[in-house]
Amino acid sequence: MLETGAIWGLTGTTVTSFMFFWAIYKQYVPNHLRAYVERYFHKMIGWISYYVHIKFTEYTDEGLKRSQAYDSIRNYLASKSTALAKRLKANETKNSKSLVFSMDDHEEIEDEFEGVKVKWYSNVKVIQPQSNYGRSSSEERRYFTLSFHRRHRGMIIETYLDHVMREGKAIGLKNRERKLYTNNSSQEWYPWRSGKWSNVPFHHPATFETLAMDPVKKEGIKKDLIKFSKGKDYYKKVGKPWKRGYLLFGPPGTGKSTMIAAIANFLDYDVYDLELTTVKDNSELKKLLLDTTSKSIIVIEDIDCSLDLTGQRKKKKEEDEEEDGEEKKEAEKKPKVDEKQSKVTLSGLLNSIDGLWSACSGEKIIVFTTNFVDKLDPALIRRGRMDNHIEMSYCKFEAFKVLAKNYLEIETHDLYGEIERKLEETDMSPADVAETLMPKSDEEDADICIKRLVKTLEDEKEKVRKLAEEEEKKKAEKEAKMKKKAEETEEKKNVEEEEKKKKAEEEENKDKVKGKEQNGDVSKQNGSK
Ligand SMILES: Nc1ncnc2c1ncn2[C@@H]1O[C@H](COP(=O)(O)OP(=O)(O)OP(=O)(O)O)[C@@H](O)[C@H]1O
Ligand SMILES: [Mg+2]
Repeated sequence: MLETGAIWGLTGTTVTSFMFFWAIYKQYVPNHLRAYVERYFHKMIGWISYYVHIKFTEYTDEGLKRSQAYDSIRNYLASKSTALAKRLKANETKNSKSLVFSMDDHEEIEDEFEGVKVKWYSNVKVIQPQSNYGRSSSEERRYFTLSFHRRHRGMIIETYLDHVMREGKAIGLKNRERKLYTNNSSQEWYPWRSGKWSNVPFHHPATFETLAMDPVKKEGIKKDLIKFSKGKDYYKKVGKPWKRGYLLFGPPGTGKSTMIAAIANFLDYDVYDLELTTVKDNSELKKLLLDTTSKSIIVIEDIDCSLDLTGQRKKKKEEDEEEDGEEKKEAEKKPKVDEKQSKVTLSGLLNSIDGLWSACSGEKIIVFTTNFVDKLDPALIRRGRMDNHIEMSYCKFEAFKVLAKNYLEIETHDLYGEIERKLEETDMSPADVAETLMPKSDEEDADICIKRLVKTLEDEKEKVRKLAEEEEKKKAEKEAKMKKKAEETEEKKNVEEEEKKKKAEEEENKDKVKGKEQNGDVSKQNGSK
């Protein structure tokens, strides 16, 4: 079939004559002759036309693989055609979060780049393969044709197409439905089963606006992320892979996982949630990490309890066991569970992260979370691996204000002053504050919820006071016990010493008596002589 773009550049009269001949051609020229006619027609057009035409097909030459260039062009043209084309096609694409509009078949639009005008045509070719059973099933093959004047050939090929591909790819990434990936065990790593990662659409609603934390710190993190996401050229200039590691640490319920979701939403990234305990060994870990896409966050939650990662901790454990014989016996019964589950080691993890950094192109973020930052090996969290260490802390007043706005839609209340004071005196996680603030029925309004928080904070403070009192009491009892024990020991020691002394005196007296008796015997013997 002749391409629509191929006739662009001919005059109006030529087009009318062409249409006439085209109708005759379709009616009288048999199919097997058309290939020859078309080949010569194209040659002829090439001689008389000043225009160059480039064709971009939907599928690559190898067969069924979709062409990435075609998709990028479609995205790029979709952004233009929603404003310019008269006929649009609305698609509900599998990996897209909303309806995608694109140019309809046989539609054309004009684009301008650096003062040069080009035309894009969307074409469709119907192929009718004859099946063995005489039935035919037609197949549609789509392609775009780009037409431009031949004097712009260099600029179009070197600059314009690069611009179209880049823009189209960015639009595709923005429109795509983001995914939450979780790793499969290696038994499932077959293409006809689940592959290395399973995924579900990622729809976590957390954003930096709803994240309760110190606003200065929050702003700092946002700036860091923006700088990172725009830093492609900078990273290249300084010779560093375009990656960033974040360590989120803090007590349970302080928003570490929520922060990860907020980062993913902020940057429009996919999330790979890596469960280390199901990874068999170091080489499996490496393969998993290398099978992640760019513009993604790789998350390892609770890194301290995922695996026995630190040699230090192992040593410490052994020391503890030596101290306590009973604990040792207990530990002997339990331990090897981790070893059985996974053979991933600290050095394996470090190598995999470093390998990931050097092997993959495109931006990537890796996040570790932990409740106990002191337990982690310094090598794992050193800058360069975990560049930004973020502490998520208990809920203070600024964080509370965000939660109150999220959960109750209020910005102030008479009790805010009291709450501020109480939050300074009590360690309560944002998760607990959020739960207390949440209305539990339609009858509960903001006032009830705020008062409940004040009461909970008072209860919490009282609980902590009682706990401290009990601790103090226990400590005093323990000290008194130890004092008593020390006194008893001292007394026992004194008694023993006293007894020893007495015994020694008795011995001495006995010796004296014995000596006297012996002296008496000697003088008696001398007298008898
Ligand atoms: N800083 C926060 N801002 C907003 N909501 C929060 C915050 N912290 C906790 N929450 C709320 O509490 C719930 C639990 O928080 P999250 O799972 O993020 O805590 P975490 O620090 O990851 O805890 P863990 O250490 O146990 O994994 C969240 O679903 C969220 O609703
Ligand atoms: Mg968490």
